[in-house]
Amino acid sequence: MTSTIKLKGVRPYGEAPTDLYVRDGELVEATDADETVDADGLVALPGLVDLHTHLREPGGEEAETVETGSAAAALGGYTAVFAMPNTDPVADSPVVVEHVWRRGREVGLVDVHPVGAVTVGLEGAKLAEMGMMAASPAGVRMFSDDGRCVNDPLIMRRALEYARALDAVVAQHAEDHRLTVGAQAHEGPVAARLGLAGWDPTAEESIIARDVMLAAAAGARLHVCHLSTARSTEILRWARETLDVRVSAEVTPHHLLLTDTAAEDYDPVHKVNPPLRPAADTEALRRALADGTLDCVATDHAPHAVEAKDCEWSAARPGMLGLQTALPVVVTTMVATGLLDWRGVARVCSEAPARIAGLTDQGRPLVPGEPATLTLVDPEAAWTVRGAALASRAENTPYEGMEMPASVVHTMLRGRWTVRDGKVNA
Ligand SMILES: NC(=O)N[C@@H](CC(=O)O)C(=O)O
Ligand SMILES: [Zn+2]
Ligand SMILES: [Zn+2]
Repeated sequence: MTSTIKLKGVRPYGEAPTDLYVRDGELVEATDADETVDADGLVALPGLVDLHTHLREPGGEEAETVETGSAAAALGGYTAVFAMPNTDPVADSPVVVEHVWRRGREVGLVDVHPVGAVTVGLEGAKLAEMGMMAASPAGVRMFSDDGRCVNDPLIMRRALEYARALDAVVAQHAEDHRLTVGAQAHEGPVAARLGLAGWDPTAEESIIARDVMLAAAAGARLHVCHLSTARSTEILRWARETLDVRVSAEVTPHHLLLTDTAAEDYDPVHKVNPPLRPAADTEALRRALADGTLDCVATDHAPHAVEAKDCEWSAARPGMLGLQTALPVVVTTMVATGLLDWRGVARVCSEAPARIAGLTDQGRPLVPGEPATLTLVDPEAAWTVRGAALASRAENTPYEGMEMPASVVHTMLRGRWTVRDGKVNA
């Protein structure tokens, strides 16, 4: 027996209230419903898509697993995530990507798409079996050495050429490692005052400038991970205008909200790669996201076990949790500031990432005939972040004790509730 669910009083994209009907995994025209969910005032968005998640499986299960990370994703309003390959073993072969993909299907809370490594072991020397990973059941279409940069320009050129043949995208962690040896925090007055070794922003900007030229020459698609400076956005604009290159870029919630002064407490929870930047960059990133220079928001959700964070700054691992706080941070930085409306949020958190990754069943319009893959958000329900209460196994949130302005209430994946009333529906 198929049943019909009526979502009563929802506001699609924050617009006028209406009712949505769900049957057989799809949105359907108005009809008799077997169940009515009172969704008065909730904003309906297509399920969010995260192009940049670290699920830590295999090998880092003390920090996160596909299961705990999927729960965090669903609670954050996500219906698809891309799992970065810097695991142990590295996801540089069909065996590992298939494992991650299968675990995602078994857990069933969110579509887990493994990202394949560009080079064997993320060592930057020899291309990984990109074609085999693309041909595996995991159907890998995004490749990245994230955590490391594909620093060698010839390797990057070859990777782009292969990716083009596979209709895949190379997601670059833009950091010239020669410029960041021992670097701890954005190079500037704050790091100087705190005595933290400076991190030259040119390390990011020079790689982006190089890569757009390589991608243009190869006719390949490039995606820039966690872009973090004003000048990087200017390089993107220049590249699109003059090179006619197919390049996309993401910004993280933490680079939209937090600045380099967060390091003043010497709490390594604020240590991240790329580092938090001065307020002028943060503001430029917000404007670039609003005007479309930056395509999308990606969390760079980076769980770390206590030992990796509860130590002195220089010994701590970089990275912070993001899946359950991303949407509220976007509301704080982009909606409350008038830079984006909810249509814009749907664009940068769902539609654009789905398009970049080539997903055809995510980021779809909320109309009959489309998949019932969506999230319902209470724009008025504030909550306070507690790392210990998040679904992730790790607790390294930089937002501890901070009040967030909006709450994800329900999430649905192809007609099935993955989150009901703020709780995971296993
Ligand atoms: N962003 C981070 O600071 N850390 C990421 C790696 C990465 O995204 O480069 C991680 O895997 O922990
Ligand atoms: Zn990275
Ligand atoms: Zn990352």
